[in-house]
Amino acid sequence: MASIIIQNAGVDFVIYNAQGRSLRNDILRRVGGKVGKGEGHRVTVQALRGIDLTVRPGDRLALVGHNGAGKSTLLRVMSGAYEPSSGSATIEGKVSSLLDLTMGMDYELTGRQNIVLRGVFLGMTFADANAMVPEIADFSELGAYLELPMRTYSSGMVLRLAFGVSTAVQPDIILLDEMISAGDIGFVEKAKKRLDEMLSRARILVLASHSPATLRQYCNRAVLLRQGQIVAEGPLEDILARSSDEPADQPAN
Ligand SMILES: Nc1ncnc2c1ncn2[C@@H]1O[C@H](COP(=O)(O)OP(=O)(O)OP(=O)(O)O)[C@@H](O)[C@H]1O
Repeated sequence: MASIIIQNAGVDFVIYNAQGRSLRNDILRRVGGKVGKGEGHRVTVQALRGIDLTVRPGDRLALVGHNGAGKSTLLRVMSGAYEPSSGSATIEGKVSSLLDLTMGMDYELTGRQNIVLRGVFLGMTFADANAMVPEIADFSELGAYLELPMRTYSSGMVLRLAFGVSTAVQPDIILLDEMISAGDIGFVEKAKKRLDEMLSRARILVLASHSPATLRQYCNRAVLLRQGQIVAEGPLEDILARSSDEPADQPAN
């Protein structure tokens, strides 16, 4: 059973070196989250506040909102990368977070070693992780580079390897933001097909994007975030219509 249940969750970031008045004022002007004074007059950014959200199998959920509204932070709560500062997040099912493809990869290791490393991080045995190598090597078209350290790769090669590794295992829940576009991978059709297959087999998809076209392609439901809060939730088209009327974020304090 795959599910995401978030109850009254908040995420605060404490900014330790923002004591100076001018920097504080600068932050106030720029962020979409809510800025306040923490303990000892530290500046805190409330990236998320009072989030209540349940995501069930079959949901293809879009996260919509202006820059700084809290979409990436919410995805990171769902991935387990961020623990809510208040409230709770309960995630059931195997999660694949395609938010930072190269996370955990080591540039001093070879492509082959990085594939195995990621597999072991995912909880596989060495034998199972080694078994993934041929398919990922074939997909990423690294050829002889597979045996060279990743620091010798071009940025496109790094991305192809990271994408190949990140999409090698089918998860129950996929978390995605628009950082990944098949165009960046360099072989558009092949990458898109691989990603689409993985997305269609997942029980839950959560996608943050500013592109209505992308959201329409993949999502059936949406939440609209504003300054760290969910301000609307419902069918995708309703939320897209609502979001187009959204005022640009005003700094709050
Ligand atoms: N590591 C961090 N430290 C301090 N503040 C942060 C951090 N990460 C995010 N924030 C703040 O939290 C708020 C929400 O940011 P978040 O990245 O979740 O927004 P977003 O909706 O994904 O924006 P975008 O569409 O620009 O990617 C913003 O005010 C941002 O400045």
